[in-house]
Amino acid sequence: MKFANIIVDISLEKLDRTFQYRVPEELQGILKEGMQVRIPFGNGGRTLTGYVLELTDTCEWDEKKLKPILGLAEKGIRLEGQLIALAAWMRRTYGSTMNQALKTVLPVKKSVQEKISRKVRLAVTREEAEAALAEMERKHQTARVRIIKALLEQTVQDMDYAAAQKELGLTAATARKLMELGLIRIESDTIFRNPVRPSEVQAHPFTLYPAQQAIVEDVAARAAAGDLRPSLIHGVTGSGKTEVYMELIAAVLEQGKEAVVLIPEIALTFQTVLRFYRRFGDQVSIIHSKLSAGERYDQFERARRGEVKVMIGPRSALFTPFPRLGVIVIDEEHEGSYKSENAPRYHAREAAIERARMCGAFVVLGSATPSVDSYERTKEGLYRLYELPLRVENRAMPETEVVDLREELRMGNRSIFSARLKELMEDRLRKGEQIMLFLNRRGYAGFVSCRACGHVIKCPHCDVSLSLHHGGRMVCHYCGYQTVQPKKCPSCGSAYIGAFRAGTQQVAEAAAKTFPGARILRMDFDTTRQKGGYERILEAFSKKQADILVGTQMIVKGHDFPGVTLVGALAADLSLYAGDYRAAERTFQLLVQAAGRAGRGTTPGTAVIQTYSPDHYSIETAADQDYKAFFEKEMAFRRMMNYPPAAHLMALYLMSEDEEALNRGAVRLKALAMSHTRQEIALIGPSDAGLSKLKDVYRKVLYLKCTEMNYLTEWKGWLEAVLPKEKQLSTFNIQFDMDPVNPF
Ligand SMILES: Nc1ncnc2c1ncn2[C@@H]1O[C@H](COP(=O)(O)OP(=O)(O)OP(=O)(O)O)[C@@H](O)[C@H]1O
Ligand SMILES: [Zn+2]
Ligand SMILES: [Zn+2]
Repeated sequence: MKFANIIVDISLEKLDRTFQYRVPEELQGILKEGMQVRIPFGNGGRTLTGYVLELTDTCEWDEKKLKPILGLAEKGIRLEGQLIALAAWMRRTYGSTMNQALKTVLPVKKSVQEKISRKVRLAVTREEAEAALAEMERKHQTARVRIIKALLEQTVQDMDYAAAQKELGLTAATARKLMELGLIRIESDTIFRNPVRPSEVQAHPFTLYPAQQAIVEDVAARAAAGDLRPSLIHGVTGSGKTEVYMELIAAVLEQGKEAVVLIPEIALTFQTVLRFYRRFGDQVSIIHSKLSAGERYDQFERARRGEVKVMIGPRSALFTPFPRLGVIVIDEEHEGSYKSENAPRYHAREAAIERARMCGAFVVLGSATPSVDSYERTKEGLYRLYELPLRVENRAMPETEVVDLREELRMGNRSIFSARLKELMEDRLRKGEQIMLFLNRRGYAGFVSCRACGHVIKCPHCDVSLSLHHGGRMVCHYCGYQTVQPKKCPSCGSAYIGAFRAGTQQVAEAAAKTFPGARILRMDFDTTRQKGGYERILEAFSKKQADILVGTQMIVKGHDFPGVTLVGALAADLSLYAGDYRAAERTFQLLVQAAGRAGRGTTPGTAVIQTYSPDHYSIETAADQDYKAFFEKEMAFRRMMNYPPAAHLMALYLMSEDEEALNRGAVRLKALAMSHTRQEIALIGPSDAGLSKLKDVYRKVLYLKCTEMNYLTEWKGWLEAVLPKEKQLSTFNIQFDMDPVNPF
């Protein structure tokens, strides 16, 4: 590559401002993205350092006027450069501006002084602190003495950092020294407080079972031998995956390296975090979405300075600037929340693999219901598969029953609860055991189905359900096919055909009516909007302050309620017919995870799945808890329809407040796209998005399908280059989504 685009100061807001330089002969083939270089800058003969963002053969200026890079500032790629190279990869793979990509990987430095109250706390027992105090007094370390004394005098065992600075003259150096000595901790109140005393940290709480031990040994041996292919642990719920992760992390820490653990935000509960604290003590730190930008920055700085070694958090924890990252663990790797919903719409799993590749770390994925994408990669030999098919202590898997709602209708039961579910609920209420009822989140728009025979109206071209829009229009969200809602079922002629809609509020009301006296909690978007609302509900339920918990799928993920012995999936069809190609996969995952909530304690549990489609493979295989059978059927569908992972699907999301302009633009974009599309690429759409209007912005989608990812990225690069010149298209927002996971 002859030219390099270089960014000069990454702390500036204007991250998109790059400068082009010539790559001199001696750096040809050596220079890589992310490297720090010395460059002449301006006309005053100044020399600055900058990072290489991109290498290219296209000269954007007058080639004769381009100055050459003077040389490398650093040998190899340092941490910052690594993250910058990752940003460049994300931009290339997923599409975004460089600014967006850099802001994703580099936490924005605190520009405004935020008011964060930080607390200084003793990290040892009073006795230990008193002993240390005596030693310091002997050595006349007056600054340290002042602080420890003050902490010992405090009744609440913590004090405000700012106050300590002002009143006790606490300096950063003293604070650091005291932390190094393990005497104090400095924490912001919004992060989880380490609830475990250092003396309670248990390095080896269990002996691993042979099946767990075998995985740990094989993964470690492969990593040592330089086989850095990601490992996928397919282990049923409660099979001991978390213990395997912790053992692998312990080994990495022993080598002086660090670990990142990604878990879905929703599972980032006190319970989970506590287990990591118990094992690794103060080396653990946490990132979650309620942290302010400044607090997040602080957490990252602690990691950079080596104050913490294990970072736990949702997808953004992936960008923790650990200097010697050794392992990235992704728990519940199938979760949709690992896909970003902002540009660049990266998938944390893929980005993790890329980051690991850059720094020689290994990646461990785990799930009871692996994504079809990851499982397919194990078949292709790209990932290594490990299995934990049994629960620890041979605890029983829950029993699963499927109820055919068409039968219920035939028997004249039009309530939300089937006769069987009602009977089991009565039984549990009588015994004082707990019940969870959940509704799979519905697709954005309702689908149309027959309550008599279960027939669902689908797109003849895309094999996904059509969504009902206003005016009785049924729309395919891939190809734009439209038809009118039928009055009679095309399959059986019944008039019981219509939109399928239900909400958690109705369920809670029906439960209250059917079971007077039962204590009912509801957890969904409405009841958790308030800060802490989510935790409050979960805590009340785990303290058995309610008999029935009603909610969307947020209640079935990652929580452990030993009192629950019955789980009811009220309408499996809601996710099954969400109108996108991953609907069956999401349904299978939800149902298996939900069943996994039943019977976590000593009493075995039962899960009841209510559906109009008892013969659908995703329901049948979920009821059998048979992942492999599900995978085979699902892959056959993906192959037949050329959906990922059998091919790649790139979505272009078009957004505008002007509906007319958007419609015209979409047509123009398709024409433009066709002019540059090689025959291997299929163009689909444009169509209305699943959510065709959001906050007064109209949304449309165009899809490109191709087996070669390279062709799509190349096409994306071409479009990004021509877009600014297209007057009609430059006025509205276009975003790319490679292999979309969540409906748009
Ligand atoms: N080797 C072991 N010896 C004793 N207990 C164990 C062992 N491994 C795991 N456990 C315990 O079994 C329970 C389930 O283990 P763990 O949480 O690691 O499973 P998991 O597969 O991560 O579960 P889930 O998928 O539901 O999150 C935990 O309470 C854990 O402490
Ligand atoms: Zn019918
Ligand atoms: Zn279609």
